[in-house]
Amino acid sequence: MIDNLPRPGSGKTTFMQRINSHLHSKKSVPYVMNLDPAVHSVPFDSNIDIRDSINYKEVMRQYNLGPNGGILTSLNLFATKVDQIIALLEKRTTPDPSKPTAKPIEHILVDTPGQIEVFVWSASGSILLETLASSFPTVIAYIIDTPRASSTSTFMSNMLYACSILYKTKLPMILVFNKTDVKDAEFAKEWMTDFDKFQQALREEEESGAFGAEGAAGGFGAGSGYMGSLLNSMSLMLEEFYRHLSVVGVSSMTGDGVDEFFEAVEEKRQEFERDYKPELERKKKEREENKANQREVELGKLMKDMNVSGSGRREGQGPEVGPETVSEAEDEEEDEIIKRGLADGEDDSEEDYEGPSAGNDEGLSQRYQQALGSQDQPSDQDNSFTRYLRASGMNQ
Ligand SMILES: Nc1nc2c(ncn2[C@@H]2O[C@H](COP(=O)(O)OP(=O)(O)OP(=O)(O)O)[C@@H](O)[C@H]2O)c(=O)[nH]1
Repeated sequence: MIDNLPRPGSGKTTFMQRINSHLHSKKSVPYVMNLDPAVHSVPFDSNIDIRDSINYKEVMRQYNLGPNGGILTSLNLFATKVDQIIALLEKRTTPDPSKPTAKPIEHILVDTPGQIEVFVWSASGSILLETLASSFPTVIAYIIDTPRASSTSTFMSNMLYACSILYKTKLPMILVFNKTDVKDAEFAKEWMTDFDKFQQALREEEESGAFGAEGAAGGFGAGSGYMGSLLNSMSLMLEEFYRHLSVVGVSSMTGDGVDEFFEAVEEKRQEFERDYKPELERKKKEREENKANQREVELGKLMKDMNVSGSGRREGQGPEVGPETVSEAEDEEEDEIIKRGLADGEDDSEEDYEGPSAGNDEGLSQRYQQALGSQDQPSDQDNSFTRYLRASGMNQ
């Protein structure tokens, strides 16, 4: 399983499209999951798409949330279905004796929300990642916009970000330096392996006053001396972190480096089996033993998350705030045609939805309870899950 974690504009969609078509050309058709509820359109098909069962705009409207709160709540609702999703994935990745010619899936590609902070630091993100990783070897691909990481400070901010994700997810990670057709990634590999080279680049930028910017534009804190010594000590601190990473240069545009990326995936898969799996299996066992308690714990985490993310909530307002962070929020017209709410087991029409009242924690809590509780129901009563089945062709 490859989880695609990028910074906005780094080329995540193009990269996904590239590795997807690469696997198709190798006759190893991947299983694709989209976890970004706010993405407008993607240029490839997903087998499971969060947007099939959860209407992000409707979530924002019903619970008076801003864009980030809407993404978080959509992910929370989706996370309540994680056991069913795992069952589905396990079925697709295991040989089926009744269909000896059908090839089981070898790769699962997971596309995460563009706002990676929301995914990585949320309870639902952790639940989804942990559960997926306790069932399949999982590798994180962190996509970096190479031309935009070519100054020492933008490079370092990318490294710190990746470092925080590595320590939060505790999963093997590949740094994908994308757009190598525009800027070669050799400089980054050198900076990660040779401290003197990074020092030299720092000195050169210091002399030209170019901190914080690509080229020589001069960024915030340029020439203060403080930045230089800060970056210096950070690069020393990060040496240990660099040792845990695989680094590849890729051009999603031309396909250059994609073979190396899959070699790194294989390397990390082996690392996963060796170093990560025992701990994850222990967690999985614990999870199964405590299944009853687990739901309460997860509900608690999801609710806590909503309180923490209170800044994303607004009183008595519609969903039209902050479109600069979620491109889909700009599309006002679509509001008019939203008919399918987020209710599981309910009719698609908004009027028929008898969910909790908008914008209160109690309502949301009830909604999560319902969603979590519905895992006890036979799956044919769960319309949202039926949509996954439909989308993935598994119910035929
Ligand atoms: N030259 C070059 N351009 C690329 C490459 N990969 C992506 N791009 C361009 O970078 C821009 C952003 O690419 P996307 O794939 O939309 O990036 P994203 O990370 O999904 O962007 P958001 O949707 O804003 O999060 C587009 O104009 C792409 O054509 C590459 O390898 N080389």
